[in-house]
Amino acid sequence: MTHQRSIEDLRAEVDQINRDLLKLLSKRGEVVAQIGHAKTQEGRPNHYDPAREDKQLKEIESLNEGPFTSAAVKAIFKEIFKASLDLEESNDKKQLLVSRKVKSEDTVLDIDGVRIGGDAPPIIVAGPCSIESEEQMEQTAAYLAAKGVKILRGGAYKPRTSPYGFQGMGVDGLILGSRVAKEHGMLFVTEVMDTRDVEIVAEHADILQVGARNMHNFALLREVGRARRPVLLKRGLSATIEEWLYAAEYILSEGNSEVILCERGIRTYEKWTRNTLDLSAVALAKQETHLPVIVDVTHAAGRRDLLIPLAKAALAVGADGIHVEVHPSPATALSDNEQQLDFAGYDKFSDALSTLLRQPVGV
Ligand SMILES: C=C(O[C@@H]1C=C(C(=O)O)C=C[C@H]1O)C(=O)O
Repeated sequence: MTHQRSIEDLRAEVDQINRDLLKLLSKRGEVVAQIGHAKTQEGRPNHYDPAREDKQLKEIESLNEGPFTSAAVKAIFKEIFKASLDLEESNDKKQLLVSRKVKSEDTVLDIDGVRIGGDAPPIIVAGPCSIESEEQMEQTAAYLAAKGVKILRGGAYKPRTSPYGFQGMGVDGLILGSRVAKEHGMLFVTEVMDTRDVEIVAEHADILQVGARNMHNFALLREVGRARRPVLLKRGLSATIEEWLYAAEYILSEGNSEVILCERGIRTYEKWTRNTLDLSAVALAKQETHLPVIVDVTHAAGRRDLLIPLAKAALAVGADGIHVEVHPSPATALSDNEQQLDFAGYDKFSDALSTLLRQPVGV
């Protein structure tokens, strides 16, 4: 006669199996975390590997002898893969140098007394799209300095869509921009596009800009990471927030922790604006990283009539500053003449933002 086991007895066995399963699951989790770490070290930001998951499911199916159906067993294992992937990715994120999990307090840059990020009042980075002439830079710097702007921008190397467009003044532009900024007590930020130019740009600029089109240029990111200059890193045209933060990670991983993130709008199907300003990216970057985040309203909108509301919105979601293009005569500018502000336009812009900027506007 077969001995009928009691429910209590059977449940005790189930409890023990649960404990064993949990131990095995935990052990599996630890191994998976190691795989995740190895992937990160190999520079594979994408941890998901459907082919590998599929291979395991096939093997599990072939080994399955019941009583569960293969569909049921596979569903359970798919859940395990999903949890494993989450674990891999969250462990990996935890180790990112840009992450608040590694450094909880805000990074505050202090560049020759100009503070950016954390509790510092929002900063304005302003100036023409391209450096074109001595007169243009002189007028712009004098005007902006009088308005209390501390950071002068201007491109000497221009990433133009057409190879026949104005390509910038190069080294002459660097020398001009840095001299004029210094004369007016401002910092000078300019874009560097080529690893070969990082040294010369760092010699003249106080802040190196990596532009949207170069956000995925990993060699350039590493090179500016080795330069002893703060870096303003724009988000790529079609970059996800994760890709943008990994780009910043490249710079930090080379030992340069002075990075300012700059959201500048992303490409969407919308045609009434040049790009679509992604405000959730600003809020998320502030939440997930300790780096200062600023917003380039000029490129985000691509049209002057939206600059004030977009700048207000950016500051409302926690941006540490605004980047805006200002030119003495936008109509005759050699690049971006649709979207730069003239001085009268900037007067209105800064007046509209004065309370949000928490600093005196103009003199
Ligand atoms: C652990 C890995 O990463 C992920 C998780 C898997 C798993 O839990 O088995 C399988 C493939 C990947 O989606 C791996 O690639 O082996």
